[in-house]
Amino acid sequence: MTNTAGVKIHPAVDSGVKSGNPNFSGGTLSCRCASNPVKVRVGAQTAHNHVCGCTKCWKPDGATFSQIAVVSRDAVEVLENADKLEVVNAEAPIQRYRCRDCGVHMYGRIENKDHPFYGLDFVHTELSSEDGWSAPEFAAFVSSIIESGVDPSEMDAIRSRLRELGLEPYDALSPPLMDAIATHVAKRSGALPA
Ligand SMILES: N[C@@H](CCC(=O)N[C@@H](CS)C(=O)NCC(=O)O)C(=O)O
Ligand SMILES: [Zn+2]
Ligand SMILES: [Zn+2]
Repeated sequence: MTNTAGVKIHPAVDSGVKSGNPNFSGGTLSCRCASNPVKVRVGAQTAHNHVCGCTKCWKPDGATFSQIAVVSRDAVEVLENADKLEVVNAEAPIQRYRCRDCGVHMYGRIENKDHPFYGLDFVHTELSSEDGWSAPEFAAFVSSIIESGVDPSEMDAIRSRLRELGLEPYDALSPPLMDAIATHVAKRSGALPA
């Protein structure tokens, strides 16, 4: 048995994954600025919440993973201090809008209409004080944490801890999401009927 004591994933899951509330219908995300925080309304329950180990997703200080979910872009509206938002990398498939003062990512948007996830925005629901957001379901891009400096020798304990939490580790996205991407590509190429 691998010893998982002391393994940190993300503050939202380190003491156990909290269930979501299926009747929850949204809330407001705030950045970490003490004055003039950016506020973003997410007017719907999120889906496909997960922890992500990639180097691109925003992580709170000390976290090994980010926690990120999707929601329809129509449900996302910047309420306050929009002038503080900047795009992290305009060339990336996901354009992540961060607060230029505190660095927190407020939402990520896909502008390419051919992208399999076009129409969905990416949000970190831990930035809201409301309870009931959909619970994380799996761990994505787990091997990528090494790119942020995690020692490869720690990977066994980290994957064991993720399994203990019920967050099955994958080195890309979960199989249903990978299948959805492949289906989109096959329909576009004609390999499957559109
Ligand atoms: N190994 C790479 C993986 C990056 C990656 O592919 N991230 C995924 C999960 S968020 C993605 O969809 N990225 C699209 C983007 O960053 O726009 C890293 O850690 O930087
Ligand atoms: Zn801020
Ligand atoms: Zn990521």
